[in-house]
Amino acid sequence: MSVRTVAIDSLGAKGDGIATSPDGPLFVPFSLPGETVGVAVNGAVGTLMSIAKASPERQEPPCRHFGPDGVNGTCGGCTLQHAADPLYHMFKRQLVIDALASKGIQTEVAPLIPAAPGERRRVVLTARRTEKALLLGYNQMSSHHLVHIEECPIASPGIVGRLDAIRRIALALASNAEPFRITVLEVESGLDLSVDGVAKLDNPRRRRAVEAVLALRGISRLSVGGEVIVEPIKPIVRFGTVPVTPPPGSFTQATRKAEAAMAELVLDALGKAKRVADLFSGSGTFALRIAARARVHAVESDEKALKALDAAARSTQGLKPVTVERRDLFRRPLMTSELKPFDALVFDPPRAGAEAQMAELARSSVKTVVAVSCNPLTLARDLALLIAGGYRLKSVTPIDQFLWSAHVEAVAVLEK
Ligand SMILES: C[S@@+](CC[C@H](N)C(=O)[O-])C[C@H]1O[C@@H](n2cnc3c(N)ncnc32)[C@H](O)[C@@H]1O
Repeated sequence: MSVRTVAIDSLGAKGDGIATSPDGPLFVPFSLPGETVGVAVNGAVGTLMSIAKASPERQEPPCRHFGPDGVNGTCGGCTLQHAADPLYHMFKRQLVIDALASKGIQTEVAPLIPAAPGERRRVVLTARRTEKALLLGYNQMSSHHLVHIEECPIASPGIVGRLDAIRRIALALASNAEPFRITVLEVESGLDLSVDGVAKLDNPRRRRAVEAVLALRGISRLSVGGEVIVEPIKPIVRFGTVPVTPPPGSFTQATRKAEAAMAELVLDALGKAKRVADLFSGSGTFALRIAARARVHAVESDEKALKALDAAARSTQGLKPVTVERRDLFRRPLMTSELKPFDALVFDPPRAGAEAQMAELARSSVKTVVAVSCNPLTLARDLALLIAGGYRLKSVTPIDQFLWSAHVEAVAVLEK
């Protein structure tokens, strides 16, 4: 390992500063373009040691656990708290522009819809019992070291205010020093906790966990490995006006604000469409909103998510007909002939995108297509396939849902 002084030229796709060196790019986490920094070099990565010249766009990180000097080590939950908003917003929008350009798509990209602190209603924490305490937090960047957190400025006050309660429940569940995951979702009646990776529950630990939940206020449900252990109050989230009980640990958009922004873009684009397909529908984030005005066919591989969607649609008055189909859209995309009945289609795939589905959709006559994506690279690939099939890209809007990370969502609208 050598120590060097380097000049940072740009930000990489993961939010690291990049210095050009004779040996190729050097990635320096927590540095910014225009800075001169001292780094300990190990291969292509430089560990920030000192800042000789700081960027005017450097800001004081809001969280004490952030950065190379975090009090308990660097929490890996955030990577960009040191970048002031104008630079940070430009970085996120540029991720989408660059991804599209890499597939030859030159288009106007709308301004970023920003995120703010305290908005995350869903976080995934790691817990681990030590001899002295129960640690609860996030893993250190690129490591299994767990950083115990006392605060988390990205998470909602409803989550941060109950970190102690989550610790008590985790302590009741822990049987050894192995780390386990707790997916925390803030629902209308408190927190929905879904635990994975904990050793099989014996009766004493199960009883202690139930007692801990019942003794605490504001825990709506506790599940372990998908099994509901105790549910003092049925967890409810609302997609538009439709109440839904999501399956334990299932996909839910991480902030209400980003979800509402995406849904508004989707509904605007659908206009007066009468028959809509919602692919990768989850528990109905878009389908149940669309059903207020159009018939919807929701397709998804997760059976429990589809059941939640179906139950919500059946028990809500005034919706247009909603049909559901369990299907692996990577292996069995909807064929061009099956797409015929629809005048509009929404797809919101996982990070891998929806390449197999694009081949069929590109050949279809569906008039309006809305792509919702959490990965600009696969979005660009999928859009390029649709454009090659005769679709015209009308708009692309980047949305920040994961504050101070290098993740960005986008909604793209196409027409044929
Ligand atoms: C990004 S989430 C979007 C869910 C929903 N649209 C929402 O906003 O809540 C992607 C969804 O795709 C589903 N999925 C993943 N792989 C799939 C596949 N091969 N076929 C169908 N659905 C899949 C996941 O279960 C998940 O619900």
